[in-house]
Amino acid sequence: MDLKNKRAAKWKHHHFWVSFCHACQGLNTAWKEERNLRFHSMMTILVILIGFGLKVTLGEWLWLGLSITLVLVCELINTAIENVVDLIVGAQNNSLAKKAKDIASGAVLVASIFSLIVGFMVFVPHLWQIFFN
Ligand SMILES: Nc1ncnc2c1ncn2[C@@H]1O[C@H](COP(=O)(O)OP(=O)(O)OP(=O)(O)O)[C@@H](O)[C@H]1O
Repeated sequence: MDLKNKRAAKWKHHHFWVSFCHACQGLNTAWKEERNLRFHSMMTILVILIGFGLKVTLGEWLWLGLSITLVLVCELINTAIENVVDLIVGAQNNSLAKKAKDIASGAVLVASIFSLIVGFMVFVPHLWQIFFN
């Protein structure tokens, strides 16, 4: 949509709080519809509880926070891409639709592997201290 049409669109607005509410609505919809997002959110809570339990340092919290945020953001973008692809092709089998969805899922996988590595590097030394020192 060009800039002129965008401004003319009835649903377009320029208030920060309205945009904020729409973003929250988006999170709510993704939470209700995406099982993977709920799974990653549960993992986030688990990681935070373990972090408190092991008394990780501020620097370690930053790495954990970065990896958690990266996974959740990738999951949200993946969901948005899936919805746009479905909007365009519907139930039709399409090789480009498959490519787009699989690449978006690949982004989630890369972020998840990064977060697993970070979790391993942060938690293992703490667990080692507890069990072997
Ligand atoms: N319109 C389509 N045409 C061809 N292949 C598709 C189409 N829609 C989905 N697929 C493929 O079918 C498989 C499952 O797609 P689906 O949309 O269920 O996503 P998913 O990978 O299970 O992710 P999620 O669990 O996040 O929904 C994927 O390999 C995807 O690329």
